[in-house]
Amino acid sequence: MMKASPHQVAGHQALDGKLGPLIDAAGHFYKPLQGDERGLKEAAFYTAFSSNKSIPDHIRKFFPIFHGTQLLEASDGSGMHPHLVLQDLVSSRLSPSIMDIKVGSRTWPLQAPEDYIDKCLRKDRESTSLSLGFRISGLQVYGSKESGYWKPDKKTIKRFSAEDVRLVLRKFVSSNASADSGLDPDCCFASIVYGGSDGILAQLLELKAWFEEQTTYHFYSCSVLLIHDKELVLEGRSCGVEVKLIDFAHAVEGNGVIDHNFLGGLCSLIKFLSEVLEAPKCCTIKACPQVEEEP
Ligand SMILES: Nc1ncnc2c1ncn2[C@@H]1O[C@H](COP(=O)(O)OP(=O)(O)OP(=O)(O)O)[C@@H](O)[C@H]1O
Ligand SMILES: O=P(O)(O)O[C@@H]1[C@H](O)[C@H](O)[C@@H](OP(=O)(O)O)[C@H](OP(=O)(O)O)[C@H]1O
Repeated sequence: MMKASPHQVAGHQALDGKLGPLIDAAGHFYKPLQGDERGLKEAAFYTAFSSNKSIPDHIRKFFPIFHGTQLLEASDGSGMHPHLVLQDLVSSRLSPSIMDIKVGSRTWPLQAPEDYIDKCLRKDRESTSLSLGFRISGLQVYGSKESGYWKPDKKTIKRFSAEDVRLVLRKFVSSNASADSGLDPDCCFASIVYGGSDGILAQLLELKAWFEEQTTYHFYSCSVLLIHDKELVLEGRSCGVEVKLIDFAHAVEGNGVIDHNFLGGLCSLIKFLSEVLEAPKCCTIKACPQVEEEP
């Protein structure tokens, strides 16, 4: 049975009779091809990328597995519609905390139509894209069985200032993040989620090294998805920290030129996450790895 993903944090959603992605129980994420050229472009990107032998495995792992396209009953009731069949990146999670970060100060390719550029430029200026080189497009942070998820609405996220972004990056790895929490985020999980040899920073640095060299693709309006599962940490298991790249409707050929736009945004994000890691912590919860580290 197909249904909307309960863990989708941004983008077009299959709600209220609208066209949006669906998931199945076998771990697939079906993204409908958007009716204009965006859908075809994204399908073309996945097709080319999947068969590009020059992509090293340690970089390919950052992309969802692509299983081709498939005609499916669309979520808006409009009948059969082509969908990208992707690996569902969160289907194996218990209670995932997820953040979608659109990377790059510019979200449009040079060859885009003028009205599209105007629309994007306005959004880039009104958000932190221009000032920080990235913007948060959506997020959910798991609190506990009792409090559930903190999942701010689209309107709130759109208004995020640079200071809000700093705070949210702290809340993402805190045990006390919730809608009404006026508490200073404890950053309890920062060392295990952002730090360490398998943490988000290490993974972003691996991606950065590739972007310093690769000149095949330019990823406009593409997002990094940061995922972790703190329920697992509290159970003393590895918290499944993952970085993935998604949304390639505006990926274009790099023609031998470094993707400075994406690379710049990535460096800025790395800097912001490093700052969270370096800041003093105030965690007191028992199962927290940080507390165990203390003498
Ligand atoms: N492969 C995937 N597995 C699980 N969740 C996914 C996957 N791809 C996307 N998502 C979820 O769907 C959201 C939107 O994805 P995506 O950006 O690809 O859609 P979109 O409609 O093109 O977005 P936008 O309108 O912002 O460009 C993401 O924030 C994420 O929560
Ligand atoms: O950030 P928001 O406000 O959710 O706005 C959406 C976001 O900018 C998407 O990136 C864009 O899709 P593209 O990047 O593919 O253009 C979409 O365009 P759309 O509404 O024309 O689909 C917007 O609605």
